[in-house]
Amino acid sequence: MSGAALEVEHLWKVFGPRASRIPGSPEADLPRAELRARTGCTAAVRDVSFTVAPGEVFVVMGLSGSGKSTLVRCLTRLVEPTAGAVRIEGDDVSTMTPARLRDLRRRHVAMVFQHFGLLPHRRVIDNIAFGLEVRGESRRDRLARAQEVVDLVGLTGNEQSFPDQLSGGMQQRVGLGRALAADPSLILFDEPFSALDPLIRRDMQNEVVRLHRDMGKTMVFITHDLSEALKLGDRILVMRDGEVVQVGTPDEVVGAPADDYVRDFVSDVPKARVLTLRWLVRDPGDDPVCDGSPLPVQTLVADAAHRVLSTDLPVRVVDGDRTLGVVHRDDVLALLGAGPR
Ligand SMILES: Nc1ncnc2c1ncn2[C@@H]1O[C@H](COP(=O)(O)OP(=O)(O)OP(=O)(O)O)[C@@H](O)[C@H]1O
Repeated sequence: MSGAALEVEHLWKVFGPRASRIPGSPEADLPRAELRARTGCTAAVRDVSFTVAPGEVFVVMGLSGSGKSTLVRCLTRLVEPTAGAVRIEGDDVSTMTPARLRDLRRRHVAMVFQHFGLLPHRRVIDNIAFGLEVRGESRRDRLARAQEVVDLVGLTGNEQSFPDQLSGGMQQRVGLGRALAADPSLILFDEPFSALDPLIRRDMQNEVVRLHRDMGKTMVFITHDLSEALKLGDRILVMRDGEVVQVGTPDEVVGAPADDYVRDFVSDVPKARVLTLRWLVRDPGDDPVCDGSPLPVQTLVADAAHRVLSTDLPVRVVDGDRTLGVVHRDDVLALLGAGPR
């Protein structure tokens, strides 16, 4: 397929002796523990395929050990895949020479890690400029670019500080700034905010939302935190034991979980704040319909509640000019009662 920012096809990463014999073999289908017992190998990533569109925020979510970090490291071959293909803007990463791969990591793909990976003896401005230095840009150009990014990520006034003089949240802003300085087309985030306390974490999530809105970069974001996934993701891939369990928009994952694992994950979500009227719309049948203004189908149930609950009649739901059906007050009430509000 052309036009995708990232395509991953039948990707495998198996750790252990003679790992390459596992993909495609009968053992490949064994549960992880059994595979390990029989072959000494761990299949961290098993036959994973997905496509990310330009400008999309694609979240990979799963419990600890589900293979998220290994998957994201395979994308630029920080971990060498065992089988399968990765293409970034159409370029096949699997067959790149070491020189092309270096260029890919310096110019096109940036990574933000949980442990910021900052250089402790360098000031903030030089940490942000570091990637530009590595790729040979002049001191003047890289400092000018770094200063732009300092302002963008909210570090103005801290340019001359050293990393250990900053809080965790501020250090992660430096990590974010370093990633943005190179003006990459793809940014990979590996649990970047997991070590931050909840309020700072929320600030940083908002920061990513803002940066994405302003810059429109394609992002792949790894997290084990569902609320983070729902907040940031245009789509979410749920992983378990190295495999893809579900790929969908936040409201698809919450509204139609693929199995009990996903259902468990989303059980505490305030559904009315994630699901749109699409999930409640029904055939109007012969019911009389409330004749006030109709509701657009994209409305969140929580936002539609006041209007729907203010009448005993079903309310019409539309997609543009087209009537899709009606929403009943009982369905809204049931959803408001499902999970914390
Ligand atoms: N270098 C390695 N050698 C052997 N096994 C590994 C290696 N790296 C990861 N694994 C195994 O692969 C599986 C997936 O690990 P991975 O770190 O990718 O999961 P994760 O979802 O990112 O978890 P976490 O959030 O805890 O990092 C685990 O069972 C892990 O033990």
